[in-house]
Amino acid sequence: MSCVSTADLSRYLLIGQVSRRGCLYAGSPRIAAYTLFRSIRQIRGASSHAATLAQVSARAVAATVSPLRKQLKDEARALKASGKKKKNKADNQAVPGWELTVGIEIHAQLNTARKLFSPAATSFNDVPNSHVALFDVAMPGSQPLFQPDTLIPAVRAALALGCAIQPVSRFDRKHYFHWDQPAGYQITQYYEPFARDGRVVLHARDGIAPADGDRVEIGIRQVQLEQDTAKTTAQPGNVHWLDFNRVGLPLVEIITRPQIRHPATAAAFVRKVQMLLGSVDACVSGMEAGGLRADVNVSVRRADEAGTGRLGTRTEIKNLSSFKAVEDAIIAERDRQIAVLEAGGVVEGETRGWSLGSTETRRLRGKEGEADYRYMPDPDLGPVVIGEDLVSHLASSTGVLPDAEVDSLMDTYGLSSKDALSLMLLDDGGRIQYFYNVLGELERGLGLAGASDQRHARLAANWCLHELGKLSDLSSDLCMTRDGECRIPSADLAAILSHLHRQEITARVAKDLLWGVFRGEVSVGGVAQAIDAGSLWFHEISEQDYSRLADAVVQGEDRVMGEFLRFKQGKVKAYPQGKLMFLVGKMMRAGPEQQMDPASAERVLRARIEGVYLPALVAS
Ligand SMILES: Nc1ncnc2c1ncn2[C@@H]1O[C@H](COP(=O)(O)OP(=O)(O)OP(=O)(O)O)[C@@H](O)[C@H]1O
Ligand SMILES: [Mg+2]
Ligand SMILES: [Mg+2]
Repeated sequence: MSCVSTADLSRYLLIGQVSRRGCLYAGSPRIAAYTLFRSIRQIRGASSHAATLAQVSARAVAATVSPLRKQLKDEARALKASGKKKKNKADNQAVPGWELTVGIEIHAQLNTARKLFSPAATSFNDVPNSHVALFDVAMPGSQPLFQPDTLIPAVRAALALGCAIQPVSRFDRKHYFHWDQPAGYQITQYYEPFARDGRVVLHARDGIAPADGDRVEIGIRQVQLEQDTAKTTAQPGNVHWLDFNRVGLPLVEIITRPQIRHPATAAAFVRKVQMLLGSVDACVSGMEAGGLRADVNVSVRRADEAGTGRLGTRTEIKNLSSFKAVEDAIIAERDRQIAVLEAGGVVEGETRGWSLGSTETRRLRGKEGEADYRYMPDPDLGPVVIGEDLVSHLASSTGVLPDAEVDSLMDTYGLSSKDALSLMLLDDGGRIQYFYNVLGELERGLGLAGASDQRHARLAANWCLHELGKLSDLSSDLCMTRDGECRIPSADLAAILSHLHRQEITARVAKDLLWGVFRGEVSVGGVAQAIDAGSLWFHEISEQDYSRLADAVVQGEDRVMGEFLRFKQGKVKAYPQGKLMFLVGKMMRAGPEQQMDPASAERVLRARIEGVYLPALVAS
């Protein structure tokens, strides 16, 4: 790459435009001039003009963020419209005659108050370019100031990944030139990272490919501290907006050994790392909120080369921002490489990109090697010394790790592993905390603490997961905090569930109340008043009324009754439960639903079939 003249560099820093092609970026896109101006003005004290621009851009940035769930829906719609059928991923984990190798690099934003080398505050979704120190934009004369607090979440993360913490580690400069990196190099820990030789154990319940068996262990080669880059938001007309709030945020880069053999296992690994980091409070947010990004390195070799110890040439797909993207991109890249090799070609070491919903990875550039990055120790930074006392203190004060928590949710409350894992993954750990809050309130209200029957806990889990999920397509609409509070106060959901558990209201009424709280129609703490005001208390109809309804709905259902008769006569093995529920549904529609319990309707109907209708059929 050609060197940058001082004139060009100053134009870049002060106007954000480059006159010479191939200097800062091969395509010479325009960088919105005000972005850099604004960051510089903000450093000196914000002007009102800058603030207005920042607000406009903040709104625009928010508008461009498309939540994963919406993207998935759009993708499904597009696929449906195209008439194509998607290959089942479960059947697409391996290609006969070929072996896949994947190594993953995960970049996770650490949960700290300050940037890695400046005292500027870390900020997320704040006004763009409002937390930028001179060092962050590489102002000449500014120097890095290591913020030792960063070590706390970093060491916690490395311990959760089973790593050995290194007593001495050092910072290196990794050079590459891009607008999102004002210094022209990133400070990282290439030669001497602060943590090495970890491992993550994945179980079948974590969603690994069946071919990996019940459990698979993935080695972590190293974990290093490094700076984040500025955030780029693409605008129409090849304009890019830059937010330097993100530049210099502390990241850990977690680098695995090339030991992953299946796409589903790769996605499960990233999911597990997100959970592990969340469980020790090391990470700001998960993939959906942009706090965690993954690069996957993919290579293939023929099955008969597996014993040689030589791996195929790797390509790297950068910046994947969902578990689904990890799995889909690996499948697509594996298939591309196999097609190249089967056609007699060679796989080139490349950096490639992936967009959600696509079926192919696309080439971005040739893969940079060690020589391209011109690594060198950073002369402005001394070594990082981590004492054994800090490590042992953090190791002993670490919370419950995810595997132990899933076991406890399954053993203590009887939750399925799927529900336990979903609760733990949602809202960056906020949903499971919400579940604990609701459960605590519910047990207090019902006087059930320590009860052996955990029906109420399963009820709470079901509602925290499924009923809350129905309120909105967007999990973000719930405004869940990591402390486990949201638009539905935990005490209000507990109040609704308490009445439901005691059968004082029906499930239908409970669901209506939940919507009422979500929309603000039921005031905070006002669940009981809302039930009073709507006369929604459950006054169940009598057994005779249920019987009368049962008698009415079986009229004209001779074919259905014939099925019960065939079961009774032993002509079919399975009880016709579906038919029974069909009749229960008819009863619920025919009667006053607010005063009926489907379980009572089912019980009475079943008894009448056994005791009255079938004997009458046999006799006739
Ligand atoms: N042949 C291969 N096939 C698949 N993965 C590989 C192969 N060789 C190495 N890897 C994986 O590639 C990753 C290399 O990451 P590392 O950070 O060391 O280098 P890099 O990708 O060149 O650096 P960066 O992307 O940070 O600039 C590791 O996860 C490693 O396991
Ligand atoms: Mg790397
Ligand atoms: Mg890499």
